[in-house]
Amino acid sequence: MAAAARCRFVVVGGGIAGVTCAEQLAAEFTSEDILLVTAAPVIKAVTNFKQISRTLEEFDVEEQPSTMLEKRYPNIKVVESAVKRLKNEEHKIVTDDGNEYIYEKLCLCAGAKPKLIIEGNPYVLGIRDTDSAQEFQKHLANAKRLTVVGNGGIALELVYEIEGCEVIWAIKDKAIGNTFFDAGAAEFLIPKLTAEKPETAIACKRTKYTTEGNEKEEMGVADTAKLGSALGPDWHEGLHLKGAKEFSHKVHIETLCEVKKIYLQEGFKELEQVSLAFPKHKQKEKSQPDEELWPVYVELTNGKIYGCDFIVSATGVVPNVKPFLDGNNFALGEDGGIKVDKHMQTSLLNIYAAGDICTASWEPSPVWQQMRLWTQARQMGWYAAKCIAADTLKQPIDMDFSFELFAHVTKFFNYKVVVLGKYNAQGLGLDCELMLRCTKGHEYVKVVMQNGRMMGAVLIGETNLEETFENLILNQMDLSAYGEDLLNPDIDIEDYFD
Ligand SMILES: Cc1cc2nc3c(=O)[nH]c(=O)nc-3n(C[C@H](O)[C@H](O)[C@H](O)COP(=O)(O)OP(=O)(O)OC[C@H]3O[C@@H](n4cnc5c(N)ncnc54)[C@H](O)[C@@H]3O)c2cc1C
Ligand SMILES: NC(=O)C1=CN([C@@H]2O[C@H](COP(=O)(O)OP(=O)(O)OC[C@H]3O[C@@H](n4cnc5c(N)ncnc54)[C@H](OP(=O)(O)O)[C@@H]3O)[C@@H](O)[C@H]2O)C=CC1
Repeated sequence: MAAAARCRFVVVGGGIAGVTCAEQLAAEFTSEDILLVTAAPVIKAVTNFKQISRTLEEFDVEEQPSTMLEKRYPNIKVVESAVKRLKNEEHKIVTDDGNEYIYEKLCLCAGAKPKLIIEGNPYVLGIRDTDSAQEFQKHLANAKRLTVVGNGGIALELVYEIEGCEVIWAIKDKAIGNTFFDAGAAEFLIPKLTAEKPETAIACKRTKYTTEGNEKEEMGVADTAKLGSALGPDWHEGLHLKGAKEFSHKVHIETLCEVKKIYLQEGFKELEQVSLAFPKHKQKEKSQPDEELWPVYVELTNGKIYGCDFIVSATGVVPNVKPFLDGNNFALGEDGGIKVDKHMQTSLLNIYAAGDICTASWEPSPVWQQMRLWTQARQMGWYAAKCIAADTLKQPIDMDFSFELFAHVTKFFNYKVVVLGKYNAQGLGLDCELMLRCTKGHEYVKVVMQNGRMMGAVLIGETNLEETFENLILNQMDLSAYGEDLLNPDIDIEDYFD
């Protein structure tokens, strides 16, 4: 084995968190080499970054060969190999190709992977990176029916985008989109699921795939050993999400249930049970038995069984900590992430973490919470580099402003969606009050108030309220005197508070 190479700053992971961290370190320490060690052949770069308000930001995510990053920052060196072991006592990482690297400061940004309802079943797919998205697309192309399990971001995007395939959507909750919405917002969105999509979709950002030829020939269980970076905004724009049939949307939602059991065709035949046909929504008739034979069957906790071609488990993520744990006593969060303090430091000296892999364990601002999103991956990667620099140069550092207020802008069902602060009254107790304004098919505005102060908001549609509400949440002004005028559409709220 060759002698271990030494590098003062080592970052693990070529996703948004790792690349942002490496770029910032390269800018802070122009005469040092920054080593970026990543399992995937491509890295994620943030482009067209736009600060759209004090805390809301938008950017594109571009998948690029690592040479492009090295060209932009000549002091970044990318090693394409997975870290298989961390030897914390020796300040050393060992990669799959047998090489060892000694660091002074290490930042772990290895992301997360899908938390599947069942591991190792070839009919249960998760979506995380370009490979798994392409595998999903290949399965979909020949599918007449699929089951989507989960009620978060991926499920919301899929059920809206998929055409030409029946979708059975199984959710634990009463209403759709529980990670972002309450029942009112869900009600507002539902008509979009049954409506025909417009011929030309509203222009939106795309994830660009700069590299070619990384398609897998074989379909089957995703190769988690070659975990790529998480997909970026509008990841599905580059995919053809069409099944084997010629119709637009066909989504049936099964609420308040989970998956009890999954059977392959042979196992199901032995069971001598009846599976159900795709329900006909407009007729309130009893579910009919299904004549067709399917490759896989899903039994739900409400007793219903549906056959389908395959299942998408869009049931959240689990931080990718495994390669770093052996022999290292990291403090871990309840969600399995590596705990970091307010300076992004883990419980082990000189090791930092950022992005989906970490669990924020500082006392957060009353209107911020961690969610595994690309905005937070970028902010954490950037801030981790600043903290590493401050520690190295023995300088003080304050918590970055981006952690003052949770702010996320995205798109669901082709509506612009902005969520701010404690948008679902998370952790606020029972003494909070909700105010709503809704115009069907146009906009949905909800604010969460506590003791006369605005604590959070959900804005669906082109409301133009995000900046004003962001300021009201940040400055915690007492708004009791304004009462319901706060959402009165005849009052120009922006002028009010200028
Ligand atoms: C389908 C999908 C859609 C999404 N849409 C949105 C959205 O619209 N908006 C939003 O805000 N967020 C979205 N997210 C979430 C967002 O993409 C992630 O939160 C974010 O990209 C995480 O970045 P990261 O750098 O922490 O991790 P990742 O992007 O997962 O990067 C991890 C990196 O570490 C590397 N790695 C892993 N293990 C090792 C190892 N042992 N050694 C070396 N390298 C390793 C991987 O190859 C990868 O390069 C979406 C996620 C998915 C899956
Ligand atoms: N536009 C955006 O901002 C998007 C963001 N993303 C991000 O990508 C990541 C992955 O997305 P996704 O997989 O949708 O994760 P999410 O965390 O968004 O949602 C997971 C969903 O699955 C549910 N769930 C968890 N376990 C089970 C189970 N065993 N059976 C049934 N349901 C279950 C959760 O319910 P409960 O909450 O009750 O546990 C939740 O509704 C997330 O970090 C997400 O935020 C993804 C797509 C779009």
